[in-house]
Amino acid sequence: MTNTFEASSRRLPVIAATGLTKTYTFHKQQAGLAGALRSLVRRTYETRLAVDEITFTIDRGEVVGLLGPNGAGKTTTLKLLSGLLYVTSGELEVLGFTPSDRKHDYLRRIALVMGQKTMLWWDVPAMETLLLHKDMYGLGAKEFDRNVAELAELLEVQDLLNVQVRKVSLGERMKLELMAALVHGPEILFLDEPTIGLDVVAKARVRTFLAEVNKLRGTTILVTSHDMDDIEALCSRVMIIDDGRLQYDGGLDELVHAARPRKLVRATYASEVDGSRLAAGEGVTGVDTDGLTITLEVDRERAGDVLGQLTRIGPLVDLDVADADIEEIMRDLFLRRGTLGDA
Ligand SMILES: Nc1ncnc2c1ncn2[C@@H]1O[C@H](COP(=O)(O)OP(=O)(O)OP(=O)(O)O)[C@@H](O)[C@H]1O
Repeated sequence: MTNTFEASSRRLPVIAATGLTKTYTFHKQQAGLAGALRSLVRRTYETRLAVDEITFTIDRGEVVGLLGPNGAGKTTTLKLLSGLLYVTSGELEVLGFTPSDRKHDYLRRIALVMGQKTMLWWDVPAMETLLLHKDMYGLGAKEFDRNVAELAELLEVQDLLNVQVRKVSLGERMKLELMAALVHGPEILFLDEPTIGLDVVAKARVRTFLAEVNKLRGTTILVTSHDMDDIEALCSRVMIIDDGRLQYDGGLDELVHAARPRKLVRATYASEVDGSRLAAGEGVTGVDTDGLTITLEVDRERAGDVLGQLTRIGPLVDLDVADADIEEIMRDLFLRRGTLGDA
């Protein structure tokens, strides 16, 4: 890619939200024919607070994961940022624009990809949508051809560009969606569940591609996903929202360390060992052994000492040391709703 990212342009906030709030007001339809008729005469409205005074900034070139349980307000936040929805209250500035003004100059610099929705025309090849985007965004022929060639190569979709979209697989379609979203060279990419429904190979391909786009173009990425592998692969920072409120904003590592300050250790031996020789002591829990393997959890500070002991008590063939599973941490955090701030 030619639009090489300059490291010096980092640490510039491109997104700034202060007290960002979105309340949906919707018409509540009553059930049944009688209810529908009553609704015609007397409409009742309900409101739902979907995003509740969230404040954050995102710097140019960051890749940030937006996490939270179903209905937490993630998609609403992305829609506010991309200007699909008006802000109810609070302030929001993206690249110096008010997103909901939907100015052409703004739309030219962002892209929104929703894993559940398609922006490609179903009955024609993806190239037709790309050509439409060329006109919509006023791309010159050279820039368009170069971007198409670069993206097609990175995504390995050269052979798919002229195939009717309805005839490609889900994974192939997602690659083409990403291509359509990026052909105009946006500076910010909003992604809502970009790997939903894809198989493991396609997921990995999409993740690698996004990491490459971020690295090569310096594209700022805000991504929601329920797949923690996406988040681990792409994001060093995560924002967790629950019930519309921002409950955590910080490093993924810090979150893991704070939530589960322990290492999970699994030692496998070539022949049977006596697990009772392990002087586990303070900071070590869950010691379990079947003779050939020993598993345990250990505080970070004691990890060195315990690993040393494990290597001495028998002929070691494998030693696996891991942080707690992020998936598990998220499940625990969401179950302990409202206490994320303590993590
Ligand atoms: N158009 C709408 N009208 C009324 N309420 C809405 C609308 N869209 C979303 N909501 C409500 O706003 C809240 C936040 O929804 P949102 O789609 O932003 O959540 P989410 O975190 O993206 O969830 P998921 O992980 O399930 O996609 C939910 O309670 C949802 O029911």
